[in-house]
Amino acid sequence: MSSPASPSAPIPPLLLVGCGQMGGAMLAGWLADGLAPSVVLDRHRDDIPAPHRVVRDAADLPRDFVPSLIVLAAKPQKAAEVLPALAPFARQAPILSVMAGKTVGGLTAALADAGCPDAVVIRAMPNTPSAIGQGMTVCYTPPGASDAQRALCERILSAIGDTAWVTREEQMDAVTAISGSGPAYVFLLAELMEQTGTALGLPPELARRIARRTVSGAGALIERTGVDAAELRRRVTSPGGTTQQALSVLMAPDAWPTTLDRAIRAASRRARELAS
Ligand SMILES: NC(=O)c1ccc[n+]([C@@H]2O[C@H](COP(=O)([O-])OP(=O)(O)OC[C@H]3O[C@@H](n4cnc5c(N)ncnc54)[C@H](OP(=O)(O)O)[C@@H]3O)[C@@H](O)[C@H]2O)c1
Ligand code: PRO
Repeated sequence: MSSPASPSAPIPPLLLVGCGQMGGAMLAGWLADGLAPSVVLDRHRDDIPAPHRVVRDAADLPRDFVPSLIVLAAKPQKAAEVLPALAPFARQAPILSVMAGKTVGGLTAALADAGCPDAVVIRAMPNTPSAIGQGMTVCYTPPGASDAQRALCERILSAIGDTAWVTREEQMDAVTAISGSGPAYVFLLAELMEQTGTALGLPPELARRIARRTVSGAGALIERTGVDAAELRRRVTSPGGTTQQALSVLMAPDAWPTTLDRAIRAASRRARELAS
């Protein structure tokens, strides 16, 4: 299921836990879309504009603040450290975890241990283009979450891009490996095209510009036309021409088809490992 972004009402107040690469990207998107006064927990940020508040330490979270949703965007390895401080808030609001791998069961068990046995945890896997409203976020709602809680997550996440929902939690590992990590694969492509352009004798600035513009232009074309990627590729590939030569290298069975498959499977396996 997908939805258009940006209804006009302000985004309800959030408690954002972790405002690094991903939390910061989401926050940038929410600020651009109109965010009700919210609280951010991050020890490195002091640039969040009023009326939002930043606290550096979980012990300083304002007890009088009632968020509509707690967005958990700390590293998975930091979950055990931060969850106990969130238990009082989790009695009042659902948690939306964007942590790779961490399961609903594991997070609710940790919150129960911290004194909040009724916490509702929903999972989401966003990506960094959320910073400019171009994110892709895939969510999983466990049976214990209500329709209203799911609608709240949809409202908040559709403000920063496209959304979709999976019905089985284990599907989140594949999502993480494709859309969560995926921007890095595309950025690597831009890096490598720039490097080879320079190696072939182009001025470095020109190589950088044409590599970046090619990636962004191809992304915009796929988005705006809705045409299948394979068809768009064929439209570039003149029989007997230059692209065909390049693709005969890239599409050899032991080249990109195998390499990308192995890479995505490795990322998905790592997501599973991060559960514990
Ligand atoms: N990066 C992505 O593209 C991406 C995409 C999808 C999902 N995710 C998920 O998003 C989560 C965050 O990833 P990230 O790349 O944004 O990590 P990050 O850049 O390290 O951001 C996390 C931030 O939270 C801070 N923090 C964590 N616990 C804290 C605490 N108890 N008190 C104060 N500050 C605290 C961290 O500070 P310290 O470093 O000092 O702890 C850091 O600034 C991860 O679970 C990841 O799986 C990331
Ligand atoms: N960044 C996180 C990681 O690399 C999760 C998806 C993108 O683990």
